[in-house]
Amino acid sequence: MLRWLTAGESHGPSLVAVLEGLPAHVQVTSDDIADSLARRRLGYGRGARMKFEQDQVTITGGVRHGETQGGPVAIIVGNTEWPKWEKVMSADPVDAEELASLARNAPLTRPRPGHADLAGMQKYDFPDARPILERASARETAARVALGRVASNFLAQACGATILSHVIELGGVRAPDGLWPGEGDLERLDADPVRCLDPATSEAMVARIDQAHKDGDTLGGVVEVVVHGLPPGLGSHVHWDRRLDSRLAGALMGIQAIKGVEVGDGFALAATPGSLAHDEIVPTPEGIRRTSSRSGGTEGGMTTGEVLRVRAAMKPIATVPRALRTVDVATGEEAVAHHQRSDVCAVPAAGIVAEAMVALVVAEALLEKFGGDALSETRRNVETYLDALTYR
Ligand SMILES: Cc1cc2nc3c(=O)[nH]c(=O)nc-3n(C[C@H](O)[C@H](O)[C@H](O)COP(=O)(O)O)c2cc1C
Ligand SMILES: C=C(O[C@@H]1CC(C(=O)O)=C[C@@H](OP(=O)(O)O)[C@H]1O)C(=O)O
Repeated sequence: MLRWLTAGESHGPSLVAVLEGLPAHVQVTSDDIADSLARRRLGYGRGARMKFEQDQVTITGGVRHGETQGGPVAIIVGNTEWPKWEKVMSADPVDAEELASLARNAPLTRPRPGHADLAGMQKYDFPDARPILERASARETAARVALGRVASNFLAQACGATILSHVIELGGVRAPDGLWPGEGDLERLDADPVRCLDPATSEAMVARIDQAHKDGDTLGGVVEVVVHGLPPGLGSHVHWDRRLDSRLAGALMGIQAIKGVEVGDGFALAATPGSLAHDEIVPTPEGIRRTSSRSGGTEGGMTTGEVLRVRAAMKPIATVPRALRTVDVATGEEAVAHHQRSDVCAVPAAGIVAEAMVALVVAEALLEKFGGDALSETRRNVETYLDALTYR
């Protein structure tokens, strides 16, 4: 069983992430994790914080000399914002007078529509949105990306799988259908300001972000995660909670601001006749293959061995500069929502977070099927299974 957990607030000292259940001998370094965190910072349209904050990675458990040891992997990602928030976010009590003198600590009583502020204040009984937004913030996704990198190293080393995301829609600008990245497209995508494969669409997306910025508005979009090199048979048809597609959907919906998930061609398949909606099975000199990839590489909740493709739709950022109407909960009067700074659009970053969630879910499914306390054991089990596969 693979388990993972994150803790920490947006302006706290650090985020903490733990991954338990990986075999020993998976190669991973702080530089690998820092590299993935740097990819999460890319993307046109993000706010001021992305420019000045550094992600400081420390592996504090489970890895020795660049290899997992079989115990929980623990990672700390420092928040460089912390010194400014040391008092406001202190774990230990702070003198009340000193706190009251800090402008940063003024209660946030004008909850933002679309963020977790109001529902969280009601549920957890706080008169201030600060304790809610600190944990709801997508700053937490840095911790998931750190864990996702460990999981994707495991996948690459256990079965040669590679994971890549790209942006297929942003602010209503859509890339041409049927384009998805190959294993060699990582650098090209990371170099694109919005991680879009089609240069003309990328330009139009950037222009759309510039327009939204001028208008004091924010944007959402759709990302697609593609996994190459998975064996058939991860997940299972036998029970709803063992279906890989269901588990991927839950993990992707667990990312802040994700409001829809598609597997393969998803919603478009609902409008397509059956004769054109499925991936026909044909014999080839290389074995049994599909003529298309509409299903997204799963059938019956199991991987088919073809490219796995899942999509996540992100709503526009809730902290809209041209602030939305709300109620000041301190007075009960009409007001406009609080706004200091925010991203105009974080869709490319959401793609990197989606890669991490997919890596964790697929790594969990791979371990369920193949087990292994040492990486070599997992690898051996994968190879034996593939060699013995009846219908190849
Ligand atoms: C990478 C990323 C960056 C985000 N940046 C912001 C932001 O700057 N401002 C904001 O209001 N929401 C931002 N969000 C979205 C909020 O975190 C999210 O809307 C909020 O936690 C409420 O959750 P919900 O939208 O799932 O209901 C971001 C989300 C992601 C994935
Ligand atoms: C810090 C990150 O994203 C943050 C996510 C976020 C939100 O409300 O989700 C709001 C913004 O934070 P702040 O209000 O401090 O500017 C983003 O910068 C990050 O991704 O590392």
